[in-house]
Amino acid sequence: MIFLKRYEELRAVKQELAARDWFPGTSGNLAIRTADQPTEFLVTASGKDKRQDTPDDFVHVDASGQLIGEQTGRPSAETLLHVEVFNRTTAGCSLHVHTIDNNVISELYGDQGEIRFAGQEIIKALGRWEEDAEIRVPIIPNHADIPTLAAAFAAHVHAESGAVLIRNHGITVWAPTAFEAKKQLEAFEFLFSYTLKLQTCRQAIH
Ligand SMILES: CSC[C@@H](O)[C@@H](O)C(=O)COP(=O)(O)O
Ligand SMILES: [Zn+2]
Repeated sequence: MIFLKRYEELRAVKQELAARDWFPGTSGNLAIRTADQPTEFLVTASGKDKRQDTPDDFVHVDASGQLIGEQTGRPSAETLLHVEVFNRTTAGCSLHVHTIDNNVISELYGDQGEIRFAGQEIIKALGRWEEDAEIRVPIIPNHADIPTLAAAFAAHVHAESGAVLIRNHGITVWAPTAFEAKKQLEAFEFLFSYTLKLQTCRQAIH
């Protein structure tokens, strides 16, 4: 059954991201599409320690992020961002994590409104195989009002894969499958970490 397959896929991604320590302070939320027309998806329950594996880790919601049927959990506070991904694209999975690296990058480049990467082998993990491929990640302000944040985020959600940095908050990455979304998230975090280390090393030399 597709629902159970997707449930297990999202659970496995959650465990892998937890092993990377990418859920500090209960931050982060994950979502996976379980049905089309109408859209339904599983999303992490709000406020939980995502490093723990429990029967209440996910809730099942509709295209507007409302609980389907009789469930007791509370959907992630940032469910509306995943709603934008699933309603605007054919993506199957959407992942949001707060890491030190993605927060520092978002602050360093926040005034520019974006960060660009080129000349890195790992860009191929983002599906770009040309030698001169350039990857652009938009950086949006961290609006406290979630509908406002979701609207700013939605302006950058067009393709079946993508990523948006929220300044001093975190990153949301989406892709057709859970495998692809995790791969792309790892590639972005690699690029962020590389950029910060390179800048630190250059400053130490000069
Ligand atoms: C504790 S981090 C702040 C949260 O508001 C949020 O940014 C987050 O990523 C987790 O919220 P959640 O409601 O658990 O999905
Ligand atoms: Zn968050």
